[in-house]
Amino acid sequence: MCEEKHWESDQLRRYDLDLKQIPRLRYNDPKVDELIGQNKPVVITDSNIIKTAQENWTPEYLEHNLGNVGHNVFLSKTHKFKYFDRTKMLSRSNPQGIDFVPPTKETKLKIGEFMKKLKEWKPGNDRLYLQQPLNDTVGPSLVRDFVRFDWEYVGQKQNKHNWGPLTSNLLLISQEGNVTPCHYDEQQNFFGQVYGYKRCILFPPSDFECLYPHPVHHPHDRQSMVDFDCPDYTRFPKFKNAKGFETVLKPGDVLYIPIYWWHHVESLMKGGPTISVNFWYKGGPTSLEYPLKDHQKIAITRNVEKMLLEVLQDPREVGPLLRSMVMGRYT
Ligand SMILES: O=C(O)C(=O)C[C@H](CCCc1ccccc1)C(=O)O
Ligand SMILES: [Zn+2]
Repeated sequence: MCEEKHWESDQLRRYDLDLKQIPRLRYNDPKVDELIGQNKPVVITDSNIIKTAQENWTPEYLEHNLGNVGHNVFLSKTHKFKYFDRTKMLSRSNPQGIDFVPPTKETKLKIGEFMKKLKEWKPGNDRLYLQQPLNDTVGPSLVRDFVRFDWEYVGQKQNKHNWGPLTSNLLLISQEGNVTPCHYDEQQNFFGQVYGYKRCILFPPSDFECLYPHPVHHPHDRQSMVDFDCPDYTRFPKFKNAKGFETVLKPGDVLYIPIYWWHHVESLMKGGPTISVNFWYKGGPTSLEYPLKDHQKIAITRNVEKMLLEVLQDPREVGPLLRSMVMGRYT
């Protein structure tokens, strides 16, 4: 049936990418398990996974029920909130980390302060993004909604596909137009869209060579070096070959983001604040069966970079050593 659309294409940011659609399937469609089993993304529709949140969690409801504690809020001078690992900034053995300029600041705000800043926001002000793991600091009504997620459904998927344990649920309250730039996580992810509309662009792990991740020891480990708003095709020529998939999530949708899949997430421009909650699971045990899967090769390259840093100590020696090992021999 034709679904009414609550957004216009001019609310999406424009990128130089040709993107296919991520399939949208009803929760009880057997093809959902087929795709999850193949580590391929799928939008799960009409489920009860986050139904209680979809029914209750408006910005106003959260303002009254998120408790009176400070929550993690990122501030950015631009629309981009590029994640960085603080622990990779300080270490003396990491010269690259020392002159690293963090693109965002982190602060603690009570939900009322956060919502007030959102309402009073003017161009030129820092943009805001609340990112808070759901835990016992949230109020009792949120806990009640949370315990009434369809845990049977997600647990059934976790077991059937041999995922590891649930590690966390991140509550995300984003200002309209915010972007989380392209990165991958080392966890399986059920990404639930609760309120407002979010566009997700995904690339398979095999696009590793087209998305140029920062070195493993860099604070922006796991993030793409390519600025999607202004790609530098001289430094990143293969970016043109990236073959991506996209979807616009509406409230109630749950997007399966497979482990190691690249994803860029944006809250629609002029769409008001958005609310999401994700479910991060450790990856399952991977037996080394040949041919190796793409994501296993990524894991191996990460281990090589870590071992080399461990033994060389200075990250500036890792590149030259790898180059001397490969040039003229494996090229
Ligand atoms: O659920 C996911 O994996 C996403 O990327 C969702 C993303 C925010 C995630 C922020 C983040 C990125 C990297 C490390 C830790 C936290 C969004 O919705 O904007
Ligand atoms: Zn992510």
